[in-house]
Amino acid sequence: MRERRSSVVESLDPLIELTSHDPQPTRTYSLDYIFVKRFFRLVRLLFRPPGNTYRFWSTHREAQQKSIFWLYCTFIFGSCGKEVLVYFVGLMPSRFYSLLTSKDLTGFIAYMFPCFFLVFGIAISLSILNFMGGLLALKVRRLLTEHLQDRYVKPKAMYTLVLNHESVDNPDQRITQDIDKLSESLREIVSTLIIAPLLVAYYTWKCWDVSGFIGPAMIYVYFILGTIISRRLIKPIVNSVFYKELHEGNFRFLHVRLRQYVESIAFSSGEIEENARAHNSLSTLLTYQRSIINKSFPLNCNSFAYIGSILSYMIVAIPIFTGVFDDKDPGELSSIISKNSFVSMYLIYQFTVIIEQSGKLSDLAGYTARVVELLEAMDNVDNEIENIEIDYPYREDDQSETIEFENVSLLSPRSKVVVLGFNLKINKGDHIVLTGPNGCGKTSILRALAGLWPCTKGRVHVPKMKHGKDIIFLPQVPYLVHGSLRDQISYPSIASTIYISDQEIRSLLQQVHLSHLEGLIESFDHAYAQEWNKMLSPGEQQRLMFARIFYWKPRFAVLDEATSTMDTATEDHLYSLTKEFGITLISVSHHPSVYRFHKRHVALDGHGNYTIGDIPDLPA
Ligand SMILES: Nc1ncnc2c1ncn2[C@@H]1O[C@H](COP(=O)(O)OP(=O)(O)OP(=O)(O)O)[C@@H](O)[C@H]1O
Repeated sequence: MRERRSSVVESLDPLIELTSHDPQPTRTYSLDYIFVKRFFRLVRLLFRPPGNTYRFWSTHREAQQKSIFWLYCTFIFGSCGKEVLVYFVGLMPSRFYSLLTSKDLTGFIAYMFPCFFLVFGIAISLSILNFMGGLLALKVRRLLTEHLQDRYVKPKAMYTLVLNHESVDNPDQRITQDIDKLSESLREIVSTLIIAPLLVAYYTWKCWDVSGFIGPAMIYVYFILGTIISRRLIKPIVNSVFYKELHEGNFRFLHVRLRQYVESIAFSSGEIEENARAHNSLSTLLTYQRSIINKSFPLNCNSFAYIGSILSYMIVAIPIFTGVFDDKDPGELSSIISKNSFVSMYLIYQFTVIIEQSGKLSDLAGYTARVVELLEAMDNVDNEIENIEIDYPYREDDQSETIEFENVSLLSPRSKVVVLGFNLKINKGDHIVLTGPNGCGKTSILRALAGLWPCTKGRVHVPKMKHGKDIIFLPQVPYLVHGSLRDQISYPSIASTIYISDQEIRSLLQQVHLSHLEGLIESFDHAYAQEWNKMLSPGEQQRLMFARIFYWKPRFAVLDEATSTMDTATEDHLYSLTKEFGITLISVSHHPSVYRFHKRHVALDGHGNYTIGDIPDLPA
């Protein structure tokens, strides 16, 4: 047996551990050690994502696609180049003072050319850097989104995360929105925070040269004060950014649901109630947004930049008043003042820029918390799934033709007993119907059959599930993909990977009594999104799902009230046809009229008990 990866599932009842529901999060987020740890996790993902076998500095094309290393280096290199140009532009006034005070016309004209060159150079380098920053943000978004999406949309993980990890709100929002915002704040902050220390070191040295120790010392005290103040100001903003994004997700989800259930709401005239709910949700969201604006106010009204300009003249004043430049004439002196004040001003400017990043840093910290929290939840889910597979194996057997529940006990995620010591063997042709009152656990048994819910005791054996060929599940609410009619039939395979002829589609439509559908759509390959739900009534949608079964002809068809909205004639027709194709039925139904299509009847009582009986053959 493999070694356990954690002690999470140590208890006798792993299901309770697995699905414990956190209350509404009351955590606080800040610019602390956890932020640093989470941020470096993202950095590692960006420079060396899992699956990249190359060194992160490798120049191999595939390695370059999977890492931001080279793009990042080019960006930083470009930023350094721009700073060199800035330095020479900064010295221009000093040289002009000197040329003008000495009335050197030839020198003045000759100096104009490099000046124009420098200014154009800066303009071009700024637009190149802007462009590169855009590419960097794009790549950060692509790498992070692909990584999270691959970990989220995968068997069992998505189901467990969405249904059992309520503490992680809106995973969709985190993947589609928060990563994008994170990439943008990273782009804004990255060059500043990487280059600023280098510039600080260089201009400290230059400033020391001008004013001695006292100049840089004054600037450093100024910076330390600024950092302490801004850190205190940012701390509460990180939290607000996190919760604003949480409520952003809730608000968007509420609107998605309004669209999804538009007809039910309209039938029950629930618009006023729904509008009140939407207002509440918006108001909570805006409260957090307002709180960010409020808390950012002192950050924005800092006077560091202005104090900095006074400080630069104070530093230049030191050598002047101490007589260091007493031997210089006024022309030379104004040139020296200009040059030296640029050096100290630029050092102060760099510090100011670092302090000004505080606002952006609080955004970055908020988005980092949202994205990495999802990653951490996915780690937990993977860990739980792995531990459950060790303790309660769910067997998919390539050779097996049989489904078997062996002494299975099931608890719901809220620890309600669903079934105890359940034994059932389903051979080919053993058509089974599960019955019982609402909430007694019929669908839960199918969940265990699909491996979605682990059993707390016993084992489930199923034939290998290959692309819908062995078992197909049809839930009560049909799942229609955003795609063409061909896609609907071929699901879960992508239509382009298999061949279904037009003739075959027509014949399937005829079998499920949907031939008229061909007249409603442009072609079998024309993609529709939400329109499927409008074009087909619920009963027609259920019929279309049977076309999927008749195309794949699996060994077992698991029908969970999959005919609940059909007329009886169509229901009879589809059940008969399914049996004619040699498909074994495992049904859940409240319609006694369909019992006759089955051989055995499993009745659950809702208290964990069950009985199995034969269904006499009745004339069709
Ligand atoms: N995701 C979940 N979290 C917590 N409890 C759940 C979850 N899904 C189902 N349950 C609970 O498990 C129990 C069995 O539910 P199940 O869906 O299997 O009932 P059912 O017999 O199929 O009901 P119906 O006839 O109404 O479809 C119910 O009490 C339900 O509340």
